[in-house]
Amino acid sequence: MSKYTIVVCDHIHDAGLNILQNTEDINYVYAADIDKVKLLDIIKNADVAITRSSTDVDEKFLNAATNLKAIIRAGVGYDNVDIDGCSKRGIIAMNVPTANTIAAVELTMAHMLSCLRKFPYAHNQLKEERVWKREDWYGNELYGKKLGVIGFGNIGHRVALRAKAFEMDVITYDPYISSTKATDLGIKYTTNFEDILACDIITIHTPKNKETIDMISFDEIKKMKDGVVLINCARGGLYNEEALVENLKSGKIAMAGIDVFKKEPATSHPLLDLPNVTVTAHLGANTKESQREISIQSANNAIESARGISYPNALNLPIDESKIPAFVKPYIELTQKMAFLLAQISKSQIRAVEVSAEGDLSEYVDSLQTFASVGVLSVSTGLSVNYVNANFIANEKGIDLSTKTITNNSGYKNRVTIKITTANGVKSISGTVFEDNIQRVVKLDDFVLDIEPKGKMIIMKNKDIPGVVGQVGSILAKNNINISDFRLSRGKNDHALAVILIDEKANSKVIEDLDNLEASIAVAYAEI
Ligand SMILES: NC(=O)c1ccc[n+]([C@@H]2O[C@H](COP(=O)([O-])OP(=O)(O)OC[C@H]3O[C@@H](n4cnc5c(N)ncnc54)[C@H](O)[C@@H]3O)[C@@H](O)[C@H]2O)c1
Ligand SMILES: O=C(O)CC[C@@H](O)C(=O)O
Repeated sequence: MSKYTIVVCDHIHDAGLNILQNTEDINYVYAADIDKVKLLDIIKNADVAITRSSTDVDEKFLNAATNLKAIIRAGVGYDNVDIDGCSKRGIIAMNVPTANTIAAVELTMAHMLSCLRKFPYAHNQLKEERVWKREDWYGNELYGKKLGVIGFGNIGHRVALRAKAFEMDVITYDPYISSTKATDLGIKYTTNFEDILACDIITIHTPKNKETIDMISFDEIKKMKDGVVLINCARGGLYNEEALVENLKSGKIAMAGIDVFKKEPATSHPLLDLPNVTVTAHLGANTKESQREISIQSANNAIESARGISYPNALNLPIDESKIPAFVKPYIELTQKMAFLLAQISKSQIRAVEVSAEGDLSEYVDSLQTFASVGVLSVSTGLSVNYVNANFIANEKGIDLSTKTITNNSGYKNRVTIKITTANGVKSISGTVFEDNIQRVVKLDDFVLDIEPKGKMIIMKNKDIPGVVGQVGSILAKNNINISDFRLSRGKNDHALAVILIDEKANSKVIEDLDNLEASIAVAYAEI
């Protein structure tokens, strides 16, 4: 039995490792304790990799992982995964988005409480120094304080709810949600970031990206209350670390609770030297409950994706399959096949691909376009192209991709047309799907047809003069090629198009012989 190789690059809970170990068609490699340079050697055999925040899925990693089809980020944040790099290589990237939510929420609350009561310092004084000095530890209460929550997703909204249980006055800033998501939970909502800066305590729960890096920096801190408390259990760098250090030193920021650092591991970070910071070593996800669940989900998702069955929580699929209605699915298949056919008979470097759709199908023209790219590129790029990387590869090759929706004028309920532009001109193909998934090519250039896009075929454009069918038949017979179907279509200017379905492959000599016939205008062989 051939086996899929799944490489586990970081520590995950035994529950998931056991699943991998006990799955017959999985060859599982545990590489969590291996030096990251050596990992590059191991990763080359991986069909699927499981990583956490300790492994950067960067250019080096991806260049080494030549066999990789999918990567599972065993957690939420995928800022250390080069998603575009994965897409270019046709690798599907997935995360495990909710299994550690509660763990991160509770650590955030712990940091908040810890900051207000200076818990680690009080603890250390008694435990390490054996000093009983209660007057040193007058803290503050969460009760009645104004909490600003930046990012109201899985973690942010649960932090807000727990803060309400502490009778805090909670307000959130998240421009990507509808205000009612917050207000329905009794949380104030603002689109004015200044409202957040006016809070007593601020906690951030956004992803790390171009927009959120340094979201709180010197200017923002200047506008905050003296003695503000800042919490970051999301990602290092969302709060500018230099601004944090300077303002913690001056006391403008009274306390900061920090679980995450811009560069990890952070064992000699200036924040660690300050007396008004509570720190943890990126432990937001580190509960046994969460790690067990993440590990199980990661293992199952890795197995499913290795087998090509499903890609749960995929981050870089251009199409959300769950949103594609059943009637569109055969059109996706038809589009890919027709694009593949058209690219084969275009016989020249492709400059542009335009996909147009009519009828209800027009709503899904972008998805069809992705599959047209797959079809077109499969001719020149081979098997390495799939719907994750097709548009990237097309862009890299300088192919102009576009879509059009057209008002229904062909008489078909739904129809898809692909137009390819090459140095030799423009070629187009149209198709429709009849009931019971009967896929048909209904037009090729100006010729009306009715052919199933399947099998080996010769496509011949010729002058519409007597004797052509016989001449074609005798050339094919001479070469032992059996004709299974012969379709003729008459076009303008006394031209005709013959689509000849054949049982055996026609080699270039046969095509040349056909092309040498007096009536011939153009001949091409294609196979679907
Ligand atoms: N410390 C840890 O171990 C740990 C554990 C889990 C998650 N995390 C991190 O916590 C963060 C939140 O995770 P989540 O599961 O809640 O993610 P999520 O995707 O459910 O929520 C993120 C929210 O941020 C909002 N957002 C995006 N850009 C924003 C912006 N510019 N301003 C305001 N809001 C914005 C989004 O609309 C979304 O509602 C992520 O960075 C994740 O990586 C850390
Ligand atoms: O354990 C980890 O890899 C950290 C996970 C956490 O930061 C996340 O984003 O899910």
